Amino acid sequence: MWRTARDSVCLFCRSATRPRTALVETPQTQSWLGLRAFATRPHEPRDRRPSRMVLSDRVSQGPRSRDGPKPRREVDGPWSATNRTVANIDPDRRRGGEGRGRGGPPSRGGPPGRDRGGTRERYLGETRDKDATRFKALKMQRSLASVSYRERLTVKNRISDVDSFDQFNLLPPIQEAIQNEVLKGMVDIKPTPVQRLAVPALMGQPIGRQEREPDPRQSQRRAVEKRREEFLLAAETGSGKTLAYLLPVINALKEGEAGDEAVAAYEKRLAAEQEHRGGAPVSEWIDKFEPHPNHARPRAIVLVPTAELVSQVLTTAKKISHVAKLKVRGISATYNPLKIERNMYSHGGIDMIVATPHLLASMADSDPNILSRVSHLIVDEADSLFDRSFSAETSKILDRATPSLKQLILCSATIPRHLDNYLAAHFPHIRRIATPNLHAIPRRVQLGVIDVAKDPYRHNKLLACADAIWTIGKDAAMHEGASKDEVDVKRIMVFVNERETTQEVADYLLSRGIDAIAMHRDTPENRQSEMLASFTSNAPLSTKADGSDAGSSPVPSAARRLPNTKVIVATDLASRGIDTVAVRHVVLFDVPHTTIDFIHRLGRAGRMGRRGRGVVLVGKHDRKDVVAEVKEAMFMGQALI
Ligand SMILES: Nc1ncnc2c1ncn2[C@@H]1O[C@H](COP(=O)(O)OP(=O)(O)OP(=O)(O)O)[C@@H](O)[C@H]1O
Repeated sequence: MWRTARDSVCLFCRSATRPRTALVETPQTQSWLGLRAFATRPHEPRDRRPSRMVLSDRVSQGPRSRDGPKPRREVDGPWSATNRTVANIDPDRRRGGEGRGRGGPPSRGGPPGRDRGGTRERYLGETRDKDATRFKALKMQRSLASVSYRERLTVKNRISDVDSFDQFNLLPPIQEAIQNEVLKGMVDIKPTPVQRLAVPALMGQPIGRQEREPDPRQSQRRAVEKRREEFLLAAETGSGKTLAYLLPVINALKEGEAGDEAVAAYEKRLAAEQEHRGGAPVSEWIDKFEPHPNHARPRAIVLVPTAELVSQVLTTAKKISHVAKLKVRGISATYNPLKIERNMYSHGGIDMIVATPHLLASMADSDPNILSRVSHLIVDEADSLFDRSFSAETSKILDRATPSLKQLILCSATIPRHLDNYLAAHFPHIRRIATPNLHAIPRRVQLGVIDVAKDPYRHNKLLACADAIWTIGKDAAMHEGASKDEVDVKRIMVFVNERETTQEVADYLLSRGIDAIAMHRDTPENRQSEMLASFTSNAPLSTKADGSDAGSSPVPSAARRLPNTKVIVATDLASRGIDTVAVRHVVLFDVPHTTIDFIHRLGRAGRMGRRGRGVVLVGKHDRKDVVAEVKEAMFMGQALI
């Protein structure tokens, strides 16, 4: 009778769309009651954020048990006051006592001397502010409190009691690759928190909560349901998640190689053929009659959302596989078709593929065997890859790989509620490995705010952005070993919300003497990869302080030049996961739409324990309160939920 269908008309705004819980006028209500229905709640604002953009605060917990008690339904309606078991008292009034409620009598119980000349109002304002902060802080704490004390203790112990990669039971070539290739030149190499948790877990060693003795009936059911192991790795940006999954997966591939019967039989036949041919090349024979069992059938797949990430993850994977003697190849839209075919169908087989979902899914459509031997599937940046734009392809790959799959690993720095719910529905037994600082921007990253509505910018955001970059650039520094007339090159990332704005901002910055490039699909590839390479390399970069070594600079010759900065202007997706270790400064040209975007954008600076600084430009129509909350949460080191 109290219909809440979408096509109804709201009594408050008379619009077709309606607030979720407001009661609405329907023919039935009119005929039955003979009067018009009225809403029981104030109208909710229409621009509510979609829940898919909201970070989950229960990442480390599994879904609620199906057998557990059902949550009480909220009673709401004209008869909601009846049959209550709890008094419906406004908590504000109950707590504050007299004078706390709005419009209440003047306080007699307040602190002495505070009830005259507006001081009391200020005092009340302050306490309310403090309450609000405490409320938010409490809300944030809830995600920690709901992880049991026992679990937190074990997680904490696990994080602190492993202080070397040698303590993981990785094969010797993989240990060697860590020291001599991946983290080469670093002193005092230690696994990061997520690596301490994830590497042993993915290798089948116990971590975290010691499971209670399982109910035999339940474990029987689980054994049937659970055909593979599923993991969620959730840890802050720049915390080393790539190595956390690559090390155990490559280790498993190498271990599996020895016991692979198909490969062993193939090697035997190959040796016989070689002997038969008396040392003549056998490649033709291989191609025609006896392709390797791994020929175009990788055993592990890493899915990432962008071509830039394909090449980044591939570089790290190759460093390990080169020592471990495994074949890892990449597939992305930036490769020409010939290269893709060569990579996929190289004789001798492939062990691991790093790819974007669209390309791999379309290849699997034409050759379903491609995914027939996959034992490990990693979905990096899982919140993007299970989002609308990628989920069809990602799910298709997952479905095709399922028969042979042993481990599914999802990995992300942010777990929005939509992903959390999706996991609870589709992967109820997934093991959640979440680090304690998840969803928090590290305190070593600071955030400055520029109000562009004020003087001297007067709503000129472009000018404010250029000014911010000039200020950063002017603070010239020199690294050790640089000559006296040289300065360090500062690498700055500017983030905008819309792809179309990237070029506009980059062009303006160029006109103001700043070496900037927009990262979008029309940017010349060589210039883009050259710029990106300088952002992802840790090596110090210097230039002549007077700009005399500008060479073929894109900055117009008439412009006053800022010689020691390089700027990339990008949207969030273009930079997801990119390991911009050299970046210390991020400018948020637009206020990000969600806290998820805040985390990823500011996460390009201050990676792996480095310090960083963000500057956000706030205009007249931007949510200053959101920016203030993010800034405060960053200062407090709290999660942005
Ligand atoms: N144990 C370690 N010690 C020092 N540096 C490390 C360690 N593990 C990884 N790194 C380095 O840390 C940097 C960031 O790692 P990575 O790109 O894997 O982060 P991430 O967690 O995937 O970040 P994002 O969420 O932004 O994708 C890389 O340059 C990597 O080489």
